[in-house]
Amino acid sequence: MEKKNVYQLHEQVKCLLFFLLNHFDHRLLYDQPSASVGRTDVASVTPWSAPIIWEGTFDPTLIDSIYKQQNLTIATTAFALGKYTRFVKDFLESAEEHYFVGFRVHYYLFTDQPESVPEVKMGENRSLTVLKVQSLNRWQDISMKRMEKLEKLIENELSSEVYDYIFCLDIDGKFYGRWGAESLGRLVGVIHPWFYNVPRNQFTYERRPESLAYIPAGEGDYYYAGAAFGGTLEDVLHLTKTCSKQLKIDAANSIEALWQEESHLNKYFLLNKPSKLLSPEYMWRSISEGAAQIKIVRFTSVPKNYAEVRPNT
Ligand SMILES: CC(=O)N[C@H]1[C@@H](OP(=O)(O)OP(=O)(O)OC[C@H]2O[C@@H](n3ccc(=O)[nH]c3=O)[C@H](O)[C@@H]2O)O[C@H](CO)[C@H](O)[C@@H]1O
Ligand SMILES: [Mn+2]
Repeated sequence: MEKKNVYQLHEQVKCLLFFLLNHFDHRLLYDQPSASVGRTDVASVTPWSAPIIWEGTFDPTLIDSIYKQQNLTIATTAFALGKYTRFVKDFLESAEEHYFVGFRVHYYLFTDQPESVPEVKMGENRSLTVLKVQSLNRWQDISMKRMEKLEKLIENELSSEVYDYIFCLDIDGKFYGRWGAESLGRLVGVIHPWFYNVPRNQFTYERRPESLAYIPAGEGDYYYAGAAFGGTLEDVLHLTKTCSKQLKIDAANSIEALWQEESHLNKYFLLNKPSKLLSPEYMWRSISEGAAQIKIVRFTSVPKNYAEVRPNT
């Protein structure tokens, strides 16, 4: 007991010392990185040597000090059509609290009801553009159509002189913990919260060879969530352009992949390996659920009654 108190005191004094030195001196102090000790309960690197970001694999203060010098601007997109406008307030308010705090962020919100978008107080260097889109009456079409809308947005509206990175997120989500510069990379995918420790023959990839999203049994790396992806404008433009084209070819052949654009995204990431992966901390199941490997929930789905909130079943 006494030993623990001494340890806690030591940690507190160290934190205070780091804080004071970081603020009043121009040195940056942080714990010594270890080349031999790290998380042992999860993989923090892929077989193609891309990092997988979990709590405990990065130092937030160090990460911020590196990326803040780059004066970055992050575009962030979300869609809210039909009854999904109800998720906008919590999404934006919680993002203002946890998402790229201290960085320039510009949200692009696509909606069929611009008048319903609530007034949300934004921090310094943070802003919102609302874009009107046509209503659609199948949730599958809403979900899939995002790829084309994103492709056009990046191609026609977003200049890479203004934006360094973009993230494309589901609106029915809420932030509970830091989502920051540790997530930045050329091409970024998020490991789906239901499949991070499942054999790949159980992944819900598209299994019909007639679809361009087809991934045969015995292939595939991870199962990625359709609800969040990102990277540089150039890479995300290529991703959205490719997926949107494949979705159109599938539609012309009267086939809709099992999980729509998520299936095509998984095919894309199989052929174009992400340069960074985010653990399911970045797209968790729900705030009331836990798992041994999840030490922090950063962003999570908001529970919803599918039958009530979607326009069709
Ligand atoms: C965790 C995860 O990866 N979830 C995926 C999954 O279920 P989800 O249950 O997460 O799908 P969802 O119902 O949230 O739909 C995806 C997104 O489409 C938008 N939307 C949908 C319906 C609607 O009436 N209005 C509207 O605006 C909204 O931005 C929503 O966040 O499957 C979807 C369809 O394939 C997407 O791939 C999701 O990303
Ligand atoms: Mn969702």
